[in-house]
Amino acid sequence: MSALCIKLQLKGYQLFLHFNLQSCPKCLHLYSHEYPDFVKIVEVGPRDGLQNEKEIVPTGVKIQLIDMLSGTGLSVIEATSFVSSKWVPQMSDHTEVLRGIQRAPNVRYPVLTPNMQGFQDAVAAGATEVAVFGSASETFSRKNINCSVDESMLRFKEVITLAKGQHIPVRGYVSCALGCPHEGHIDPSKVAQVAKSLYEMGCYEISLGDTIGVGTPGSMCEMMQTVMKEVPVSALAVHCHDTYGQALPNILTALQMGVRVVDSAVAGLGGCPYAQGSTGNVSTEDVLYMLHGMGIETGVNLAKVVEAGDFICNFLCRKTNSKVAQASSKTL
Ligand SMILES: CC(C)(COP(=O)([O-])OP(=O)([O-])OC[C@H]1O[C@@H](n2cnc3c(N)ncnc32)[C@H](O)[C@@H]1OP(=O)([O-])[O-])[C@@H](O)C(=O)NCCC(=O)NCCSC(=O)C[C@@](C)(O)CC(=O)[O-]
Repeated sequence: MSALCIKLQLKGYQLFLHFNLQSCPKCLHLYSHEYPDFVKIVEVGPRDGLQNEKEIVPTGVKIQLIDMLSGTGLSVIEATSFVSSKWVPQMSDHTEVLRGIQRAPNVRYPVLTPNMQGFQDAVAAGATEVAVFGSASETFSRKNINCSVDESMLRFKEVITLAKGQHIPVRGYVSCALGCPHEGHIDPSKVAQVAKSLYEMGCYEISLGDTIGVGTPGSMCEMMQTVMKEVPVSALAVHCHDTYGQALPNILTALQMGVRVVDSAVAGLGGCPYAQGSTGNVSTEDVLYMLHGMGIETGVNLAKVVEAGDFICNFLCRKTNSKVAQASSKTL
């Protein structure tokens, strides 16, 4: 980080102009930054967190988890996905989950919809917001949704057009934004191209997914710089998995570049069933601890998220992945 100070001298008066400049750790480009006052958290635990669980989690447990999260101050909780139950059996109770939760007034509950069938089923189950999920990697697209990137864009266009007609907001994901389990390095221009297509089709927000958690602040910065040339940063979110322990520094880098929306999962649950080796999402607890410690508001009560994390970890008989939850259980 560097600061630039310009001294102007005018008729005996001195004027100092200070600029905070952040340099990209990889390419050393300079850009100005100011941390935001508020960051929106998109809680993806009930969907991204649970979709990879081998043992089927009972519908009642999923509903209880979402209801607990609804009482934490979170404004967006991704509830489930309307995908094929042959592909992701864990999400086959999508309709029961969506119908069973107690919807809190200020909380939105988006669901994943890969195609028209998913969209129609979701709307019939009461979804009022959906998300389409594309990829910057051709191979990942085929393995995850059984079609090429171009084919997926045609499917999403249909979904988005129908959704617009029904005033249903659509979020878009770009997976493999910082690397692919099959292709390795992904060119940032490919990420930008997919993000731009989704944005132009009408997605109100594009979440850039480090699906396998291989990114670093350097690659995050490089990718963000390329994507920000095509999509306004106000419409971008980051979705970081923590496989290499880089999620928090990557999120911080994105915040410094102007991102104001962060996806995370309670207790750091998660992983994509079609991205072998990917571990959990960054935990909501750790993101909240970092943001609140920086004086950034989220509107979310950390202690209540820890409780929700305890609940689901007790059910799964598993230790939480959240460092903050682990530390707070020792200090209580
Ligand atoms: C997209 C499909 C459905 C294509 O699957 P397909 O087999 O190519 O579909 P199809 O159109 O050929 O149809 C075959 C059968 O699937 C049915 N079908 C067709 N569509 C649906 C649907 N929506 N819901 C339920 N059933 C469906 C359809 O009715 C038919 O049934 P049959 O006649 O054989 O009985 C499949 O590949 C699929 O479900 N994939 C989902 C994979 C998934 O959920 N992955 C995890 C989410 S992505 C992720 O985690 C990454 C993210 C978002 O978190 C960000 C990041 O970290 O990067």
